Amino acid sequence: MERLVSSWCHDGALPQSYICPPETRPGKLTIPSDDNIPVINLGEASINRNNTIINVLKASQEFGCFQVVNHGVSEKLLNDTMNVVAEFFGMPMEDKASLYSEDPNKVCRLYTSKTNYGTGKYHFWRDVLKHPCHQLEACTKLWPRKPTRYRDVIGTFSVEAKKLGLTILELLCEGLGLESRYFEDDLSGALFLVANHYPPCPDPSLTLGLPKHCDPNLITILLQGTVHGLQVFKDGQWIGVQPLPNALVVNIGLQLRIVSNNKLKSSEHRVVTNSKTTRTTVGLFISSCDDNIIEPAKSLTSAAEPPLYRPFRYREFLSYYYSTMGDTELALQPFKVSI
Ligand SMILES: O=C(O)CCC(=O)C(=O)O
Ligand SMILES: [Fe+2]
Repeated sequence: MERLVSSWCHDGALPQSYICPPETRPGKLTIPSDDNIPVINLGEASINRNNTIINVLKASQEFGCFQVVNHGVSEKLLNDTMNVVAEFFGMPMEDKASLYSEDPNKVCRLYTSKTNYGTGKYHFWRDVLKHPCHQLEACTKLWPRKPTRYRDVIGTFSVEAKKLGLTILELLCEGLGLESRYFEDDLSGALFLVANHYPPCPDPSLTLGLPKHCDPNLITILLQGTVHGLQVFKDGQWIGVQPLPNALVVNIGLQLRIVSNNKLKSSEHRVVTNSKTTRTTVGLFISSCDDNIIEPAKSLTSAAEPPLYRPFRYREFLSYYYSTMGDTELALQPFKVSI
């Protein structure tokens, strides 16, 4: 529990074990968060669906990341979600102690840095609460009891964000030429909430909230709030994802890259810290069920475009992914077909 950044970060200095190696340090560079990351108005889908499909497809092919506005998740629910998560992290340590665990297999867990604090060479400036959201009735019992409206608000957010995820997947299916319900059921059957808390950091140039990675799952819907921090790596450069009012960030995960046979890209992203403001973000990770088979969709492959990956169980991929410390190509290697 005393490892949580929020429990000791007021001391003022950046411990040596949080200093990233020179090649991954963000440095002093102020990275422009410009208009590069596409912003898609999903409300237009009801007027000109084809145009929305083209925009979503293009953003997923070029960036693997985009923002959506007019997405149907209400402003009130976004605010409630952000507030209840910020309230959770703001509670006294004794109210959170029962959730803290260094066991990655604990179902609902409060931890720090990345998946496994103990084995990392150095640590990341992040505390995180993670829990499943599929089979809501059974799993809400494991979620935090406090704040008292946590279960209610996060339950609703998980349902609404999943709906949005499926809507985006449907648009992508239509754009790719896949049956529009391709990802419903088992391929999107697992849901995880990841609530990130990045306290103000004494030296943002030396450390990261999260190192460069692709999300391993199908698609991620992220509420990033009003504080800068998320950056996407594109064409050898980091691009800041501008916080926009009521927008949600969408990341294409590796599972979707694989099923699309590399027609879609997974964004490589990282999180930088800042010295002034606490940053809170809430991600809903839509994933395949663990035992499900993942493989390139048959209708997207042909003799001319053979499958680039072999079929495998999602569970097998996940455990390998976590052992590769964010190196995407290494994580995909055993699943690629050698041509
Ligand atoms: O907090 C953020 O902005 C992004 C978090 C993220 O990339 C993740 O949890 O995988
Ligand atoms: Fe991520």
